[in-house]
Amino acid sequence: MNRLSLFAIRNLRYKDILNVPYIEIKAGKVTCIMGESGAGKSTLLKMMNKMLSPDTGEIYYKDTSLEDIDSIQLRRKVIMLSQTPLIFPGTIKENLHMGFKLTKKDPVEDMALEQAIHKMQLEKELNDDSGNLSGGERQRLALARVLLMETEVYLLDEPTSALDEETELNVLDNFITEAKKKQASIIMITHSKKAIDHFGEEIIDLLELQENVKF
Ligand SMILES: Nc1ncnc2c1ncn2[C@@H]1O[C@H](COP(=O)(O)OP(=O)(O)OP(=O)(O)O)[C@@H](O)[C@H]1O
Repeated sequence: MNRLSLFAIRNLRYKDILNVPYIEIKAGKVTCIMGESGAGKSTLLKMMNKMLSPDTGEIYYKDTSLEDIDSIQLRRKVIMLSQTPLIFPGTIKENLHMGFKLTKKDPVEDMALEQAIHKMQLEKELNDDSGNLSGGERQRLALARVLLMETEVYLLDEPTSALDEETELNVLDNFITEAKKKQASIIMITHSKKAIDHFGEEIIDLLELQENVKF
């Protein structure tokens, strides 16, 4: 495996959902995973931070099999933002602090929190209640929460699906710029052709990849 390899997946099978002969994902890149609804994209992403385990086959993170990496340790380095991110009852600030609480880190100062929500184009105050946010605002709050975390990889499952196209592209642009400053890699599921065209440095079409394999 070469030095730039982040994830390597070999002969992975899971139920009748995934049969993936080989995938290599490079470090430091924005990798977009595409494929029609039900192709198994979310299932694959969940395997990359051990929310799910394959029936057979192997997944390596930087040369080490996931079987040999503790789940909690892995999830500090490989953060997942799910398709329907959890927003906790309370203020925007409390929600942003939740990321630090869960990883047992000290929270950053308010100015950094404000910058994060501003970069994600969430025009709210830190003390605003998060209970009334729209679907798109919830996505942006969740993106700001993970953006504040120190990590090596962001796994993003349709992170901007509820946003209009212009906002989607601006938010992703800002997110990717910040992630690159931290030298973090991004693996993102998206149905947006525009997002893939603009930001995809590597593209995995899950349906095409599994076209000629038997389940
Ligand atoms: N734990 C599970 N057990 C059985 N079937 C499952 C499980 N999780 C997902 N599935 C099924 O596996 C298929 C792939 O689901 P998955 O969520 O990975 O697809 P996806 O490509 O992310 O789809 P979408 O673009 O609609 O989000 C679907 O048919 C789904 O119903």
